[in-house]
Amino acid sequence: MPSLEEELFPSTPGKFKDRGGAHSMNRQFYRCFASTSTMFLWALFLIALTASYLSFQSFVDSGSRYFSSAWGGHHWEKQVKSSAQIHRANGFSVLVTGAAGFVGSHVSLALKKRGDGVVGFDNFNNYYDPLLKKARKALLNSHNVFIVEGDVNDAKLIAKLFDIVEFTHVMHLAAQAGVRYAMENPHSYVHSNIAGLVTLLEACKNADPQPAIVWASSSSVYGLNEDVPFSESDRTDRPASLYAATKKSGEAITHTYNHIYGLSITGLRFFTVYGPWGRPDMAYFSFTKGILQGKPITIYRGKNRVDLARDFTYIDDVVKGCVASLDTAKKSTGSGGKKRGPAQYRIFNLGNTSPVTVPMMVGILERHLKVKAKKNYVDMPGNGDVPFTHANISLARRELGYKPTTDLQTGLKKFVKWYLAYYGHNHGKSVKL
Ligand SMILES: O=C(O)[C@H]1O[C@H](OP(=O)(O)OP(=O)(O)OC[C@H]2O[C@@H](n3ccc(=O)[nH]c3=O)[C@H](O)[C@@H]2O)[C@H](O)[C@@H](O)[C@@H]1O
Repeated sequence: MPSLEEELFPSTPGKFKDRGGAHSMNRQFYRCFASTSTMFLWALFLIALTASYLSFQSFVDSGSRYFSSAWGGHHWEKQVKSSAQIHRANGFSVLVTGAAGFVGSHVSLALKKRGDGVVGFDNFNNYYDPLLKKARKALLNSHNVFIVEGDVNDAKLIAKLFDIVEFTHVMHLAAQAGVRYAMENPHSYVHSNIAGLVTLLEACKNADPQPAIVWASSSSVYGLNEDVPFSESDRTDRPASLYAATKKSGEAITHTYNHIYGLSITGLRFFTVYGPWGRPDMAYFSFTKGILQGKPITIYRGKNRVDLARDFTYIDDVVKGCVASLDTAKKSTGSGGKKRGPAQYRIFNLGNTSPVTVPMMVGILERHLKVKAKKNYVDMPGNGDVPFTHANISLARRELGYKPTTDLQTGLKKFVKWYLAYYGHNHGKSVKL
């Protein structure tokens, strides 16, 4: 026999069963409230329920941190401040979001090594192996870069960081990456790349002084554009994936914050960045794992069996472009949410300018790994992919002194060396990516 409480408040709404129909329910209700003592007990029960609900709410409000990560407190603040400490003349104090990510970890390290203050920020989500993110974190920690664990949608946490540190720059690299995954989990793209971006920009706009912002857009914004190489002034209004659409939205959103609040903004369109400590979801990385495990890899082909091609760009080149963007960024002109004059707004391609087909990339991997791949060619599914990318980098060359120097052959050699050192020579068989 279920208790009264269970009858009236089934723990799982979907499991609620009407035993005996409406009439028997009415009878039970009548019996329940028939005596004053029962009513008194009920009143007590409801008061207790309301009180526990309210205290639960205040627990939630006192910091969404309890659901994501622990932050705050003297020790935590000390770690943030110490990480933000500048150790060179005219150095920067940079908040790097996505610091446990591929590009974020490399940029954080480069900045720290030259004496800038760096505070990392990352939510360590499980889009790909969080252990790899933890390993990057350990590497950064060993160089005295502290990573705050949190989500860019956590306005209170970000405001707190701006309270503690006067950031001169924000390097915003936190994002939901990956072109094809957008069909599986569209909302994660809106959450990170749009809502999270706005939350961060709100904090930057309110800061006094406002930081200059450099952030990661993507080559995917060129979408169905067929004019090659892709120039910054080309059309970007025909995205082929939701991922691309959120990055394009980011460009529009950052423009608005630049226009209204005087935030200095630089958007970087990255072209298929690869290298050591890379992202396991990307083709060169997952192919390496597949080849070593003797598993077939799937190579997409475009219309009329044309090979797909990418302007693969080596991580060290991209890091130089990121750092040069920070170095050349002008100050934001607003303060405390008010614009005081026009501010810098820039967009740059950071590519390699020499596209390589995917089968050629696989050939390079085979040579470095000394293993033949089992190749499965399939027609490119309609999943947001574009057939090729090719960057025109003259603008970045002129304004940033950006000059990529690593070709795919050399870059993949370095990647394979790292991969084998990191995952061991057991062909990655015991490694879950
Ligand atoms: O340039 C960019 O902006 C984007 O570069 C990459 O996107 P993508 O170029 O699609 O990189 P991969 O996922 O590594 O794919 C590279 C190529 O391999 C192909 N591929 C991928 C996966 C697979 O199983 N087989 C296969 O042939 C893809 O069609 C594509 O042509 C990143 O994943 C994005 O986050 C980034 O924004």
